Amino acid sequence: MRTTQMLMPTLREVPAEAEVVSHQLLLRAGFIRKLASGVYTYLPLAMRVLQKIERIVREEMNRQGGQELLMPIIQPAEIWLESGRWHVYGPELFRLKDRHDRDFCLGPTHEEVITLLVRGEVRSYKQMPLLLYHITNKYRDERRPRFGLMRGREFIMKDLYSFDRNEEELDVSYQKMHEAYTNVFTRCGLKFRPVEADSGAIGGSSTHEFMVLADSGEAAILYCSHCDYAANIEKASLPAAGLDAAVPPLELEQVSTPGQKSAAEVAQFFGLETSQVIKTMIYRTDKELVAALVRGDRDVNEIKLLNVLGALTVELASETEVQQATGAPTGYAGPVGLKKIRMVADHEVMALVNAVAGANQGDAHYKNVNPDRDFKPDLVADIRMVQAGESCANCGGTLEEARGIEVGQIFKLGTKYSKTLGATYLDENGKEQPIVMGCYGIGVSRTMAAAIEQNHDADGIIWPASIAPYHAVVIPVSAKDQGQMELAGDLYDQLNRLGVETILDDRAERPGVKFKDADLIGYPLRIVVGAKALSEGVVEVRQRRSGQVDLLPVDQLAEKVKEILTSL
Ligand SMILES: O=C(C[C@@H]1CCCCN1)Cn1cnc2cc(Cl)c(F)cc2c1=O
Ligand SMILES: [Mg+2]
Ligand SMILES: [Mg+2]
Repeated sequence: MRTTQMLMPTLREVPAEAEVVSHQLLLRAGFIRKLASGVYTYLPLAMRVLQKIERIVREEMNRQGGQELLMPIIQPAEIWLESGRWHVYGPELFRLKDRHDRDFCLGPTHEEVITLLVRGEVRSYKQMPLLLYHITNKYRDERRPRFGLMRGREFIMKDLYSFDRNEEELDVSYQKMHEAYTNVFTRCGLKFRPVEADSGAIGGSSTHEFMVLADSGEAAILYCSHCDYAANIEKASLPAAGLDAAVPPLELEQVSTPGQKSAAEVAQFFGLETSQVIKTMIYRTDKELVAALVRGDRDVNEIKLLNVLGALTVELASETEVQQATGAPTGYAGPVGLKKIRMVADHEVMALVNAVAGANQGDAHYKNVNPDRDFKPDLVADIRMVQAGESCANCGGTLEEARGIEVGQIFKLGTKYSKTLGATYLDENGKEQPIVMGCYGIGVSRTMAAAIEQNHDADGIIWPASIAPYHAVVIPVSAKDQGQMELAGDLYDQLNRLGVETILDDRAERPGVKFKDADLIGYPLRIVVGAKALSEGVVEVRQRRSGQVDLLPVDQLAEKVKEILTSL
């Protein structure tokens, strides 16, 4: 391809609305253009990258026995009513009506569609395991689409669904996908980690997220420096410390604490560690107001709280709701005498002796609060955030924190959908059994963005060779020099003939402009054909990532370039 013929509109300036690097560079390097909020056109350079990622995904799904199909984007409401999810999802589900006024949605995922397909076609245990997948646009009406392709309202996802006879065989399918995902992200040249994750509304048992490590990642993960333990911070948990039995419980006493609100202020006021304070946070769920108790040096893990309460949504209560529930302003809420709302205490709180807590009265706290004696929570559970620096439950190593971009997630669904939708099979004894399912997603368009987040510098993108739009760009220094242009054209033809995906920058631009564009777009190799190419028969080959420059004889160029590419 020649750049004079290709639609690849690069920009000099950084578009104001782009907050993260991948969004900025995808726009500036001419990969995407916005149609609407969270809705993008992929331009030719992006298509080449997406097709490479999809090819790697297909190869790895097929290697594990996956069979590709293509399910409809538009889905009738009836199947979402049957699965009970039509009313579970709110404005995030794109809904529309057909000309007969019948309800449809644009598919955010395909559990219902695929389960109903299998319900109709699988009747015998002999037909499983079955791994079915497709790669399509998904639609989720995010309240705040942002970060370009990282959180769009229309995005490309590979979703595979596994169908097995029982949990043991689901485990086999799950492991196959775990291996397939490891291969996919390795082959895409990404640094990633599978992490234990929260299964959220989808339910089912265990689930892993595949995180591309990048400081701009929205997810916080904790990983052990010594063993392979890694978890999304939403999920990470550690065994609770035992009760400090040595200390005798003292008399409960109310103390005036004017203006002392935060756990740190209150601890300091009493000359105690923050860990000796009971932090009482009031939350509103889709069902009720609830008090969550954690130690003063911890934070509430709202995902864990949501799961423990079986709620759909959870968020901090307003000032008035706190006043209404506790009789005191925020900062003075506490468990003692709190009768109006349910109370969930973290395990660590129950291990405290002679703690300090709000007195549910302005400017007042209790000291010598002893759980069980002075208050009885409705629930005791793990509802705290684990923190970096704590010791790994697996091996005692130290937990470290990193940011990640979730590019894939695999779930064991069990019989959640097959039971609801009646997808069963006849086992060896002719007995009807529910099919056991798993579902496995990869964000294909998000993976392209994540690759940029992890591979860029001040000059632009640095594509891993395996997913680069082209392997090399040939740049004649002077478009006016007939000899250089001809030689550049020959080298371009020769490289392409030998399987090096090469683009020729034949624009009548100054070399500096071409070099800047080459670095911005991020081709792994830049081959410059200048005066020396004619006078000394050498061309300059520069590697984008390392900046290494080699002067190579023209007649060895293609072989050398192939060698360099295999080393990238
Ligand atoms: O999609 C999944 C689970 C897996 C992920 C991997 C591939 C197969 N599905 C979870 N999820 C996320 N957001 C959603 C948004 C809407 Cl509006 C919805 F109606 C449904 C869902 C929904 O079910
Ligand atoms: Mg998640
Ligand atoms: Mg997820």
